[in-house]
Amino acid sequence: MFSSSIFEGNLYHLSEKEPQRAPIGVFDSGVGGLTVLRQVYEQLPNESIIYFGDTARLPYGIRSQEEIIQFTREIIFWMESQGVKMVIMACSTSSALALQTVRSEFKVPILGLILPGAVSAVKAGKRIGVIATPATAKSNAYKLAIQEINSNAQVWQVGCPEFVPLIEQNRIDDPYTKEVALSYLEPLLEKDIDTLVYGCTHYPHLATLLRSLLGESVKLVDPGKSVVEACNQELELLGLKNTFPPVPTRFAVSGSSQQFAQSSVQWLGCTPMVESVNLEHLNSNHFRLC
Ligand SMILES: N[C@H](CCC(=O)O)C(=O)O
Repeated sequence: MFSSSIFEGNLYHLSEKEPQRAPIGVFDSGVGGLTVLRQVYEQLPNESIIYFGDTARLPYGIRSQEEIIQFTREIIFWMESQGVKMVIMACSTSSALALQTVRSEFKVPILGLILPGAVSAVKAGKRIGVIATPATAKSNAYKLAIQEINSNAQVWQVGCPEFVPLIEQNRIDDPYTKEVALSYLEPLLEKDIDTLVYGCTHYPHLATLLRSLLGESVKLVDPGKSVVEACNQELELLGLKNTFPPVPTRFAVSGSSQQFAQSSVQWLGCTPMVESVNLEHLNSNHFRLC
C-alpha cells in the first residue's frame, strides 16, 4: 500500500503492466557504489539493477553543493528515462547534499544513505566516528542525523580527501594508503570511539586495512547495508518486489567504459559489459523549467 510509505506525498504512479519487473537504479561517482551493489545482490537477489558511475566527474567529495545537486538530477533524470522503479543513491555525498532537493523533483522513490546509516550507528554505539568525503563531513549530515536519533551520542567526523582517488586508482595495498588511513583514524582513536561509520561508499573497499588499524573492539557500520534493508522494506510496502527472474545488471558510466570495466572486475569477480552514457544533453534546459 502506498499510504504507509515514507514517499507519501511523492507517489510514484506506476503505469506499466508489470512494474515489479522494472530495475532499481543504483548510482555513485565511481566504484564506491559497488559496495552497495554487493549488498543488493545479497539482500535482494531477485532485483534487476542499472548501475551508473559518474566517473567523468569524480571525485564528488570536493565539489560544491550546487554541482552535486546538478549531477544527481542528471543521473536520476536519466535513470527515470530508463524506467527504474526506485533509486538508491549509493553515494553519501549526494545523499548528504542533494537528496532533500531532488526527492521532491522526481516521481520515482529515492533512497539515501544518511538516515539508514545513522539508525545503524546509533544501534551500534555511543562514541561514534564518521569518516567521509570533505563535502559530506562539512555538511554534518551524519552527525546531525545520529544526534537527532540519540542526543547523547557523541560524534566525531573526519574528512578523508585522499581515500577516493587512492581507491579509484586501485592503490588499496599501497603502503602510502596505510599511512594516510592511519592519519585519518588517529584523531578518532584518541577519542576512544566504539563505532566507525563508513561515511562514503568507497571506504568498505578498505575494510581489511581499516580493521587492522582499528583493532577488533570498534564496530564498523556500513550505511550501504542499511540502505538496502530500507529498500527491501520500501519495495514491500509499495508492492514492487520482483518475483520474476532478474536480468543481468546493466552498467553505465559517464567516463571511460573500459577503465570502469577494468577497475571493477576485482570487486565484481567478473568483467562487466559497460556502456558509456553522455548526460551532457540533459543539462540545464530541462531543469531550468523545474
Ligand atoms: N562514494 C561516494 C562519492 C565519493 C567521491 O566521489 O568523492 C560517497 O559515498 O560519498
